[in-house]
Amino acid sequence: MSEQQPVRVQLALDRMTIQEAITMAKQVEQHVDWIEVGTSLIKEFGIESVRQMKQAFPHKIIVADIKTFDNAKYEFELCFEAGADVATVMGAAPDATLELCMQTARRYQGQTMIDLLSVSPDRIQDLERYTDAVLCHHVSKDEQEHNGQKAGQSNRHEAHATSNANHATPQIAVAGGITLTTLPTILQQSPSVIIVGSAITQAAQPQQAAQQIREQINQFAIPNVNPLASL
Ligand SMILES: O=C([C@H](O)CO)[C@H](O)[C@H](O)COP(=O)(O)O
Repeated sequence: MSEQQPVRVQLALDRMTIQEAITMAKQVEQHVDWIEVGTSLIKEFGIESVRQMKQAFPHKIIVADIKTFDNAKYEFELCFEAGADVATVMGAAPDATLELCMQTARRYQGQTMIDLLSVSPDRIQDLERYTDAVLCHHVSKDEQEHNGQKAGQSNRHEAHATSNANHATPQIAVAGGITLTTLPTILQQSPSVIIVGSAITQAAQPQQAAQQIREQINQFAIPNVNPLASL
């Protein structure tokens, strides 16, 4: 891993109310860089969840995990108008959707995170042309609950991370059941963003859990002191 590369912690907030999400984020904000308004919040409470999160945390990067699959311009405009800094699209979506997400994000000086759920290795290589995007290797909630899978159990993004060392590549994010135990393996694979939900939000002491995750990451990389500067 390059020692220059900051590793950001993205707090994923799912399956709670907007107010619970804001309260949780306030507890742990000093240990996280990016705050994700989870898909479940957007589905349950709408784009208002993104708006309220940005109002509560104007200086944090807010990720709207909208998981767009179609209607890209409309959905991404909703996210960025509500204050999101990053919005997500599924990598399995048609190229037209990906293009429109990238264009819309750039127009708002925002960033696109491409979720690689159910995306083939060939398609991942194809998506690497979006060098200003973040590619998110994701073990889904259902794969976790139904198959017992967790991020970091395979090296499926390692080849990607190392094979393009000589030219610009997208940043890499990793998500899906990440815990303190699985973190060391994941960190060896050079991610830029570590996405953690349940290991913090379901912990008996979320603040302590977030601090431990941050401390373990700090052993591998220089901490990101100004997350806004990374956009
Ligand atoms: O995107 C997510 C998932 O699809 C919805 O729960 C989560 O943000 C992501 O999986 C991180 O959450 P944990 O798996 O609970 O760490």
